[in-house]
Amino acid sequence: MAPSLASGVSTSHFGVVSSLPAPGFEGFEKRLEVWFSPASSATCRGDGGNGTWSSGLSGLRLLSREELDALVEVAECTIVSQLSNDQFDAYVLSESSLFVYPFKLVMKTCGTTALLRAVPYLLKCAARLGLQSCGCKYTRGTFMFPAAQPYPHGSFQQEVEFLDRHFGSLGAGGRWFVLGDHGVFPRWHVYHAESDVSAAIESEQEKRGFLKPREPTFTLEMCMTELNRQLAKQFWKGPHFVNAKTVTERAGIADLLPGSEIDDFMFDPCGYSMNGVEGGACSTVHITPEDGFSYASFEMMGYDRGTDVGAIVHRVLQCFKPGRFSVAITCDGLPGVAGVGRWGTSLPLFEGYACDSSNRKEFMSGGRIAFHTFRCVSSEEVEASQVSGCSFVDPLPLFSDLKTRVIRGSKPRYSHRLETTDAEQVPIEKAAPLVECGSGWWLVEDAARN
Ligand SMILES: C[S@@+](CC[C@H](N)C(=O)[O-])C[C@H]1O[C@@H](n2cnc3c(N)ncnc32)[C@H](O)[C@@H]1O
Repeated sequence: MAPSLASGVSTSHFGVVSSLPAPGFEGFEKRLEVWFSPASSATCRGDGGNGTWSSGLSGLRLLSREELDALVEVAECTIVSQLSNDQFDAYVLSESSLFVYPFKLVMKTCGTTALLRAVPYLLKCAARLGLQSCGCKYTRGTFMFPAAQPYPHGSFQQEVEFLDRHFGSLGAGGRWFVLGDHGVFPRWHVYHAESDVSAAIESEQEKRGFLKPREPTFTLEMCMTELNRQLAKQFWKGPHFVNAKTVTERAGIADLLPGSEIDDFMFDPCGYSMNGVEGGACSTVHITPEDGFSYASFEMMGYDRGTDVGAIVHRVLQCFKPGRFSVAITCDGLPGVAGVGRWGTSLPLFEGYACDSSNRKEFMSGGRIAFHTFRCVSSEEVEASQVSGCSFVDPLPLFSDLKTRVIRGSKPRYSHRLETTDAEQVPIEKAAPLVECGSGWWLVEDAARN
């Protein structure tokens, strides 16, 4: 049964069901990822739906262009460009992007689009191909202009109810949660549903050669606001505009993942989108440069465990120098806690930024998501913080290893106890160290000792 919506969700975004004209462009994307399996199979694929056991044009890639046009039209956007390789198809949309793998579809739309309205049509088209959905993940940040969102995006509650109607019967049912402390911006809204993955059936399928051994899929999503004005100007079609490729190169976007092939698009009079394709991995950048509601997003999905995530986040920050940004890191189809490679280490120092909040959550299926928000701080704040010993490195591992338990709490009122967010009191003499970071106090406890 789906959990109650009575707690844990920012009530300020509930109850808004009307669509009002937005005072600016809503950059924050809604992102839907749906996994499919042949209708006869009960399980999701372990490789995140990339479908390597049947590469080339198969599964969802057999959807016709007419079907894809109709799909994005229901969501109220259009396809403006396409780039394909032997593993998947990447489409730039008038509002963000669409990625089609044999057994996975990722659609990301912004503005006042109605992304979730495309779900029934997507499931119908997949059924025509003999595919059924076996999992779904929906994520988005806090909208800047929530009152302008159409149904079913009027509130997170509405979105959860809509998703539950289509995916709530999968496995243990849909799970939802909101990451990010109250008061931080943005918060991260997550809905996740997946069919029961039976290890026995999967291993049988592996033995028969239907499935490759499970490989987790890593996804990094960055959302940035309050972009540096000078840098944002590059994404206007001014008198010196040549073409989108030149913008991609001059802005440093071409260097983010140098091995990828890029499909870039400049909007009129401003705005920029690109998709990057590299084997089975993809990346995407979307930019709203207008002052007052400037926004940029960066996503990479399907890169391997050796990827230096911190270095890439650093490069993205150099392109936009945002006043605030968030990082969400998701590991799907993760067997146990091992094998996250560099996706499981703490983020490195981002000079000039303080970490405001860090949260993580496990999915029922064994995957997990970590979410961090950062804020540009003045040099005085940097200095003051360094004097008091607080580092601007998030000192916490994104994902603790087996022996470590990370506990978040409020500033200890007593010298010997940390009050945790679960109203539990942890005796701090039991474990060390206790660190202050961003707005919270953290206890890193060696679970092996307890
Ligand atoms: C490129 S799209 C990118 C969406 C992405 N989620 C973001 O906000 O960065 C949005 C930008 O393109 C501009 N734009 C111009 N024409 C547009 C159109 N037909 N549809 C959507 N955006 C358009 C918007 O004003 C905005 O600056």
